[in-house]
Amino acid sequence: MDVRGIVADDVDVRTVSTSYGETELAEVPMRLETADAERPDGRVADGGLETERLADGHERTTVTLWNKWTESAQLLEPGMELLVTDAETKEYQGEKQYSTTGESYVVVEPSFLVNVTAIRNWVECPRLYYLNKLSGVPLNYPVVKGTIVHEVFGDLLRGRELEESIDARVEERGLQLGLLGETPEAVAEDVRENATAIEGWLEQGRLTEGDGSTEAAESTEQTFSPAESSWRSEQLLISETFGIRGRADAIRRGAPVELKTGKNLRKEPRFKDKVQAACYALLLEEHGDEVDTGTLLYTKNSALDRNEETGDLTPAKDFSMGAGLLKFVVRLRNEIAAMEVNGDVPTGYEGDAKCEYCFEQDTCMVVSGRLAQESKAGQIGRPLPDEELEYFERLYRAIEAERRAVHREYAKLWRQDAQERADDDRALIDLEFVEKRPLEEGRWELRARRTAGGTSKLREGDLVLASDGHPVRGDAELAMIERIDEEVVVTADEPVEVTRLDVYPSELTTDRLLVALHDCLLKGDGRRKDVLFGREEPAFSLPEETFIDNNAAQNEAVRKAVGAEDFALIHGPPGTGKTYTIARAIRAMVDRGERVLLSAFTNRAVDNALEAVLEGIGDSLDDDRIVRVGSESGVREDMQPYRLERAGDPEDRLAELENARVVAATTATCGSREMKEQAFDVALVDEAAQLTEPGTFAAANLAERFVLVGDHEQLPPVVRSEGGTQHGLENTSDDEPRAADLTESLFERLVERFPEAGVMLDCQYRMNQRIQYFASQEFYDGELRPAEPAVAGRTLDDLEGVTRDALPEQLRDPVAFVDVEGDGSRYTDDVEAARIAELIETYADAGLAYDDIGVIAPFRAQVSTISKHVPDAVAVDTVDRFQGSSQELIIVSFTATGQLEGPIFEDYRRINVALTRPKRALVLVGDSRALESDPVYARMLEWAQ
Ligand SMILES: Nc1ncnc2c1ncn2[C@@H]1O[C@H](COP(=O)(O)OP(=O)(O)OP(=O)(O)O)[C@@H](O)[C@H]1O
Repeated sequence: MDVRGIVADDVDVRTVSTSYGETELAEVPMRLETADAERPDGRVADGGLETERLADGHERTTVTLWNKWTESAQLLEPGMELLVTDAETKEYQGEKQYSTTGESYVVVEPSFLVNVTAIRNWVECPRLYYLNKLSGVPLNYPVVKGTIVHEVFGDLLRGRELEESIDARVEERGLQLGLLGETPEAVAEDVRENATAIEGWLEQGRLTEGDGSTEAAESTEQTFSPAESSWRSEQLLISETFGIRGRADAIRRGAPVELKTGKNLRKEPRFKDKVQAACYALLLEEHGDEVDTGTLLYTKNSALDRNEETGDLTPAKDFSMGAGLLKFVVRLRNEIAAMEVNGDVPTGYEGDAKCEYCFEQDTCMVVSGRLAQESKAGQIGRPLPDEELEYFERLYRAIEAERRAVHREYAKLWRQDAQERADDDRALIDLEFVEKRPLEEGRWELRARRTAGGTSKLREGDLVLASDGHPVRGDAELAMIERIDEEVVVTADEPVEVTRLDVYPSELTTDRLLVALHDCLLKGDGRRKDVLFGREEPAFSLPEETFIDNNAAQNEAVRKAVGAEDFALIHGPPGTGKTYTIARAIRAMVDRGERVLLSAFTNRAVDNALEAVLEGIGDSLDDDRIVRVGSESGVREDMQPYRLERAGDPEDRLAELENARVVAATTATCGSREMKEQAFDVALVDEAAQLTEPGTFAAANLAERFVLVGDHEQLPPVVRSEGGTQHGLENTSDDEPRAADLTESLFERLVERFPEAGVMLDCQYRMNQRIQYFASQEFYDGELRPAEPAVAGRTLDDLEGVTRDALPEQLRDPVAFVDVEGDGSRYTDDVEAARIAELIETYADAGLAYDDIGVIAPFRAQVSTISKHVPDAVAVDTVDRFQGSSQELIIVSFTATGQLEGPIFEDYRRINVALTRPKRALVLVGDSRALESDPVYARMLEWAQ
């Protein structure tokens, strides 16, 4: 049986004599998880809390770990989670106890998912693993070439022709190769050299592969078609038992095949390569396949000189995989999980690699020196100032907490059932598989029909896990959504019979935050850090020019943006012309000969700002000097002409990017390997109040100076580890302590620290005077005002065909409150939803079009309840989805009745966003008795009634 639970106390490891001689054992006091008491997901690493939370309904016992598993036992600390598979039970003094058997695996913190490549790095040197995490994968030729060889290998397995595959794959990497100064011919030649060995080996395999069936033999007669034989190309594998995940290069007859672009003249595969293959074997075993061999394919082996006689020239090396190796791999994995969960940093002493043979020795010493870390390689240089060290440490932990939140998302793939996933908007289930169609490049197009209605947050371009029923236990592939309406179309490497799509929990953002943090503190400019850490004041040399003549604050903002030597901050409340100001500032910068990076948190904001820039400077700059970097699905249709293609001739692609005077990309894309190679005079970042500090660095790191534009009185950065979406709440707070370090944006911190570096735009071009009043008083010290009389006086009457006279008296005012007693439930309210539906009909009768109406509700559950009552053309959503947009009429559903037990909009900033979306009319719907119990809502009522 499997035993799973929480370590309840210190672990005792000792040596005992048995009939086989001296052996080690460890006794682990544990609280077992009973079947119906699932461990809460929101656990933090620090243990103590956990044990208390689990005090109820859990059985206390002792689990004995024998022999080598005592190594993993040494890693255990109270509060950690432990899993022992195939344990045996015995009675001891009336207590049921457990111990490992010869079949057992011991898994420390099984919910922490360790990547196979991490295990491979770790076995080379634990410190190397850490360094890779900090600095990310660099853009260098060996890495890019290796990727292309792997892609070609996958293509060959899927039956694509060799030359066609090489040409296509080299072409796809045009931009990267351009940045590396490589020519397509030379790269193709290099890849060919590696791929020929693979092809030859596959050919050979074809002769012996036959599974006896004549059909199979016939189908492979013309071309080698492994897709129809016992091969499978790259596969994403996740193990819920071992807490490991990774992508195997290929699976042959159920066993892993790993490709290495190098040579190995020994008979045996390299140890670290074996470890990697063994990881995949474990993953495959969990899927029910018995795996006892692994194959390593060294692509350079056949390309060697004929006269090199000493070595073993065969590219493929098989090895048998014993239980000992598999257990060893799990112990390595346990070391990583324990270290990460404890927040420790490896020193290098954990392994026995020799520093003098290591290519990374210098980097290792510099990082150790600057971060004051103990390291086997030693240290060079002076440590960072204390405040920077403290900051690095704090943010590092916060980012790692985010990573664990991503892991919890993974765990939900198997902990929640299909319906729960669907209810959480994390999966589309019950699809009806329609067809699979092979694509030219050996991939597949898969179609499925939706049988249930409803909205989904899945979008075109999203990566998903497409499965035939279960994303982990079933046949599953990483797939890309091509189209999603009543029918879903995805593309994938393998022809999975799709009946379910799950959101793919990606660690990419987390990885990039860490790299941005590292780059800012360890590679960053000294002066910048002096200002960021308050040792120096930001400097300005303001131009005397007038940039905008009808709005003093906007003009001042452009002057600061242009004249900032370090940074400038533009605080833009709703509708105050942030985008307009950004466009003017960029124009002024370009006029001064500067190269500008335009960035924002979302693609939508990047496209909006770019559109304004194009309108503003289209005449003074050729179109080809403005480039939008992003994926095809991320970039808005009308901005596609400016989008930089990645594929193509390396020189052309490089020239396009390097000649661009304005480059626009999201901050996430700024962290990509290609963008990290770029340098700018200035980075202008919109939506900066929604970005975490490292998220902002991703853009700011690329430029000499930066300008942040945002509003810290609207939504703060969204952080996963802060909570989740349980109970239909938009954002519940949970006691994860470290999220706070990410929820304050750099924008907010700097505005508070250096108010003189900022300008607040104070004239708004959106709302009727009456509507803006409350937000101005509550959130902007009464300083926000309508830009023009025409704005102040706007009403629904201005719209064609609408007469306010047709409305009941109460709704004629631009701001109205409708009192509803509600049905008393917490997250949804049918009575309120029905009332909102009536209101919408009333406005429609007065001539207002449905698509001029928006409804905002605090909880997703209420959003779907309201959606059922109102016409499709009415936009109904949560505040988060409404940020950045506006509507003629906005109806806000407060969904709170009786007592206010918890936060309605959780954070007053959400109220600000909700109340500042309308241009001409705002209706608040809620229970006045409940709202009166909170001072802010009480003031709101007074204003609205
Ligand atoms: N100085 C100005 N003179 C004339 N019109 C302006 C000026 N500044 C902004 N506007 C107009 O006001 C409207 C709102 O401006 P913009 O879209 O730039 O606001 P924003 O602050 O980006 O909005 P949001 O709060 O939605 O992000 C636009 O129609 C814009 O053309």
